[in-house]
Amino acid sequence: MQAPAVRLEAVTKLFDGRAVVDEVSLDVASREILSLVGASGCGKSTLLRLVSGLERPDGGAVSLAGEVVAGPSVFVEPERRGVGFIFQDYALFPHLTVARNVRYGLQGLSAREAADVADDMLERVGLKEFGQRYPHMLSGGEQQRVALARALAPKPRVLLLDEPFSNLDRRLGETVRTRTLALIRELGAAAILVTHDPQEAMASGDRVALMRRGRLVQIGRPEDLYDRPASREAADFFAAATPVPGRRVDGHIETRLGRFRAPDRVADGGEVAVYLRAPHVALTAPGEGVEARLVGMSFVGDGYEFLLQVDGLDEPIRARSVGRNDAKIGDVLHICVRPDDQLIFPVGL
Ligand SMILES: Nc1ncnc2c1ncn2[C@@H]1O[C@H](COP(=O)(O)OP(=O)(O)OP(=O)(O)O)[C@@H](O)[C@H]1O
Repeated sequence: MQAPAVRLEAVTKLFDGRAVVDEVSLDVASREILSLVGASGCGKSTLLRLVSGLERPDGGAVSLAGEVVAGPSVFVEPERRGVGFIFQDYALFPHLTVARNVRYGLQGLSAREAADVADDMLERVGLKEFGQRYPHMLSGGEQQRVALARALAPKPRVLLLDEPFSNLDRRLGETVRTRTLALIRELGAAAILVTHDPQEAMASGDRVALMRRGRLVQIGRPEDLYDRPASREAADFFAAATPVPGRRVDGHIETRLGRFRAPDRVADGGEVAVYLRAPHVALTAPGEGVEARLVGMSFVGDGYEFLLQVDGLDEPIRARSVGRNDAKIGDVLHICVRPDDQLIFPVGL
């Protein structure tokens, strides 16, 4: 069986005695794109730097394609790891032309070969005509594509991307992201994409790894993390959710918003939080469901997102409607919640 492109085994990194990366173990398969996601400061960039060799681990081991590159008695320098890196600020050399930036990592090739590879990469990222320009003569999106061409030109086994789209506006970022991922797949590299944005993580990765305070808390397909988050924090991270208190009574969960199917791991009498997400909440006709006062309303193009306060609950519930709606803040609407598929977590765990 082929060795994983990247393997981390109990990798730990300390700064000032604090574990910023705390015994993280994971594999990235060959040609796999893994999104690494988590709140600011949870250790994502440090983990990427450990893979690239910009940081040395204090414990554990890093292997690339089956070769240990960092471990108790091994340390392979970054430039010998066959790893490409794209930073948030692109880190292009301002005094070099675009073509020379892309040729930077191709020192082993003849001038002719390097020029051919650079031309090919610039064509692939749609910047064929830009070789003689300098980075300051390019837009942010174009600079990002030069950084991509530069990182991919040496044909790295693994590409590491640290928030590469966050300096671009949303629409451009999405376009550049789609192209970038397509090119990575075309060239057959494995990739780790760091982002703090759950939507980007889920849209980009074959799998998603969620970090929290230096630890890996969950890894799986985007659908797994979204549908079956392992914790309340994970549930809330991937889609804003409102906790609704409940209790298991006679085999089901009773809440202010109705009954839900009880998870096996909760005993009768056990307290739970039902994590409600907007798509699970529907507006209903007066007389049905539960009364809820409209306390917030934002237009989202194809419809609205509502914030609805239900008597007896601490936090307002989110709901969505499609189409136009003339409801006003203060109106009393009616909601019901799908009885199945709810995210239910025991309280106190
Ligand atoms: N060289 C360093 N010396 C001391 N502390 C550091 C160093 N580099 C990072 N840290 C700390 O380690 C923690 C994790 O930082 P890291 O940059 O890996 O987080 P991150 O998840 O990438 O955050 P962000 O999304 O904000 O970039 C932070 O608390 C940071 O302050």
